[in-house]
Amino acid sequence: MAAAPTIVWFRDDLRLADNPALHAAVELDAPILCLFVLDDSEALRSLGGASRWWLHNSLEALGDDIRGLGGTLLLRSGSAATIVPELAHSVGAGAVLWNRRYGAAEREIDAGIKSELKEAGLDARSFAANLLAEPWEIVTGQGQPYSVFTPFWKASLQRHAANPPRHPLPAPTALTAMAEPPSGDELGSWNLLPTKPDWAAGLREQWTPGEAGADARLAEFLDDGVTGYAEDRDFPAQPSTSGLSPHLRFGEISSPQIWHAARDGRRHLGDDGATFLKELGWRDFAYHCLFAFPDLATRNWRQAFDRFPWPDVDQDAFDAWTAGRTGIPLVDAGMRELWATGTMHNRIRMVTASFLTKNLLIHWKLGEDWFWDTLVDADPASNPFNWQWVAGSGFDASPYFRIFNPERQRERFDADDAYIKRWVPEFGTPDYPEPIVDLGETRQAALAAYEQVKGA
Ligand SMILES: Cc1cc2nc3c(=O)[nH]c(=O)nc-3n(C[C@H](O)[C@H](O)[C@H](O)COP(=O)(O)OP(=O)(O)OC[C@H]3O[C@@H](n4cnc5c(N)ncnc54)[C@H](O)[C@@H]3O)c2cc1C
Repeated sequence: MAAAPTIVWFRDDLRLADNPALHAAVELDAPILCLFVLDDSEALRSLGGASRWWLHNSLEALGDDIRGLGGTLLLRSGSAATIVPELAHSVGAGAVLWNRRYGAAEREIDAGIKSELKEAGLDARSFAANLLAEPWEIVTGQGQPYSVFTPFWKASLQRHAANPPRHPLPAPTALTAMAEPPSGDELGSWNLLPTKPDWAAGLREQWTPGEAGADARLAEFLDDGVTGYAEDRDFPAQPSTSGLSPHLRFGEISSPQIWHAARDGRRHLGDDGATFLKELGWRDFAYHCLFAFPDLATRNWRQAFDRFPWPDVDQDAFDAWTAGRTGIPLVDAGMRELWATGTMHNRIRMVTASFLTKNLLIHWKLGEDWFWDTLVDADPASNPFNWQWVAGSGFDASPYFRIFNPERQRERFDADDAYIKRWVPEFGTPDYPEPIVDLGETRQAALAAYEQVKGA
């Protein structure tokens, strides 16, 4: 009799190398059924448009890679809480393995499935896969989560010195598929790609979703791009950052893989390497915060911010912001870059988020939702974490009174307007709009509104 198959349930880990669940499945030496569920459970946040585009392409790449090794990727849509146990039962699986995720709703679904499978006598296991350290592994002396990045990162580095992030696992060289795998959905039937209109041309030009694309980007960055990173990473006109964020978001590459590749003995990256790895630390910190405060995307972390007197939303101002027609050139360039490519430079994300929340006095949640829909790296931890950081309501937030002045930022980081001219071709002509607000007056209004939060 053939051994009972092992189901490997892929989620935010769309890769074959350094995939602990897949690696453990191969070690069980039974036929493997790879599974991805497009989970429509109401408890989960629906993916935004740019993420759906990415997911389609990433699943296509993963499916090809799995087939190349002799395996099958089964696609199903519906509620994972129902599909996974039913599938395990119908194929007579002996084991179901997956890599962890950290949102509260996701954890609840996974815990429910795990106990159901275990009760039925199956081997159900989850693995650490995507972060440098699990969110609960870095804690203060009192055993509490950190709320400030610097001590979090100091403690993380101490831990990594004694107990380095997991060494990456090799990709399997072959996969034994089930003789008669069950049938699943066609990827195209999920309609993840935009059609009318097809707004994804700029995304296709800029990105190669999938593990091979992620590996190529990392190699190129470490060979070439990382030199000067510590200095250059703030200048949006230069291609000086890694561009790895969407690959990390979908788990096409893991933070431990990047950590070890960057620290490989043959490379001497110095300050540039340390600064780059610290950015991965921010990602870990965002997950640490999400784990400690599961409502990160919906509630102010600092409760005093619940008293902030947000005025009624000025819809025209919000529309001008999303369309990149505010008359503030650095903001407009960023918002247009986002629309065209599904990404925006980190410094400009801070500038556009500050402008929305402080100059337009529009709630961070609306901006977070827009980014969620339009970013290819829209991340359940990093996106709300950073929005709350800029708005002043979040973990280790920048002090409220430090309001980014987009004109000052332009002088410092885009002095020759190269970035602005790239994205706003009519800048400097009569076609370019006048500013929709006065930066000085709105700054004062924001500081006045903040008086109601201060000291609470
Ligand atoms: C308002 C706002 C919203 C953001 N939303 C997201 C998001 O949805 N998804 C996302 O991945 N990042 C988000 N960021 C963080 C940051 O802007 C992006 O990670 C970065 O621009 C991605 O480009 P890169 O891969 O070239 O970064 P690099 O400079 O090459 O950094 C390497 C990696 O470190 C991580 N990283 C860097 N900065 C941060 C940060 N501040 N917080 C968390 N992780 C970080 C990313 O995974 C990134 O790929 C947001 C920042 C702001 C201010």
